[in-house]
Amino acid sequence: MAFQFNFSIEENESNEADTHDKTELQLGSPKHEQDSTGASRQAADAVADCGPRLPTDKHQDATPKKRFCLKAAKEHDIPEDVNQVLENKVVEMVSGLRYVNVSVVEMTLLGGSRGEDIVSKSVSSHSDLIPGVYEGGLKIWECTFDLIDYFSETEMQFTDKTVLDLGCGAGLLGIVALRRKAKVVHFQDYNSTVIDEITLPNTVANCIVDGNGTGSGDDRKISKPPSKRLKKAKCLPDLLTKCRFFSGEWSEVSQLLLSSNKPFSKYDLIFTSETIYNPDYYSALHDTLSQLLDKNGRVYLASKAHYFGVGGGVHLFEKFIEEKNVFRTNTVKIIDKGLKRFIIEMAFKISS
Ligand SMILES: C[S@@+](CC[C@H](N)C(=O)[O-])C[C@H]1O[C@@H](n2cnc3c(N)ncnc32)[C@H](O)[C@@H]1O
Repeated sequence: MAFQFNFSIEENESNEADTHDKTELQLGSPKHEQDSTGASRQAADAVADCGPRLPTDKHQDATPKKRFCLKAAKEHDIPEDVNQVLENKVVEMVSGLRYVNVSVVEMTLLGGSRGEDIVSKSVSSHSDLIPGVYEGGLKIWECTFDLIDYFSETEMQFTDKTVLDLGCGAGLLGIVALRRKAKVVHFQDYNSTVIDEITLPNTVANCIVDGNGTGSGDDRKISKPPSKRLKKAKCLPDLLTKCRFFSGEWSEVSQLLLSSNKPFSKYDLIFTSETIYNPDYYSALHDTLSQLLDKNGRVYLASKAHYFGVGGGVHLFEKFIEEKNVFRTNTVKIIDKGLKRFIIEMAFKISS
């Protein structure tokens, strides 16, 4: 049984759903398998909700024409009463981290069509990915767990690092960094609904002090969902004040960060999982990484070898990066189970 914050909480050992399969979805799975026409049709559908064509749209003169939203960037405030973001949420555990049950969130969102309406759009298009409309952030994707495993295997150091979880979805990568003493952690997702309904609640859930004083946000494994009813969830201010949350298209978010009045220092570490499925986004992704990464920083990118239907994948992305001649790439891990998965480290070719 799962539990709800601010509501009745009962002990149940089966909460420890430490299997990666639980909420995982793959673009290569049947649900995602579309032919390229299908993918283009989805992109074309997205136009109805979109503004201008991307200036760099290489399909400008091709048929069918593809246009994508430049979804405006927005910073999401953390509510003063953090209990608010966990209302009506069911919290479970995966890889020692708390996360909100996505099905419950989806049901809630379906109940009232507001905001981006991504759940009903996703349901009616039978897809977990609608280019330019919904980019898949509600679910936790497989490569997120590859990166979490990689952090442990390599004993990656986060202390005093500035970190960006780019295309964060559930935000688990940023949350691990936060709990391992990163100085600053920023989260970005394309969809504001994902930030409000999934990323922020997950972050709060992992900062929360339960009735036993555990789950205190240090590097110890977080406790299972607490056995006692939470009278009042308190968030550790020092942890949450390290976080900022952004939604919007990559180049827009990058611009917002760089032009904001708030102090901003480039990131030591950028994590990005399952974000290279669509070659149409490579240019924006590349430019965002090059604008936001510190000159001595590292990007850790996790991806499947290939994304059927959408066309992107590791080799195409590496070729793109090579042609741009800004970053060097190094494959640091290959997970050779079924469709191969990769972890790639990127750094500027010229650093200090
Ligand atoms: C397949 S989801 C992966 C989510 C998460 N990283 C994971 O592994 O579970 C891809 C993510 O990339 C982000 N994304 C994809 N294309 C984007 C774009 N053009 N601009 C901004 N974000 C984008 C979306 O926010 C989305 O959450």
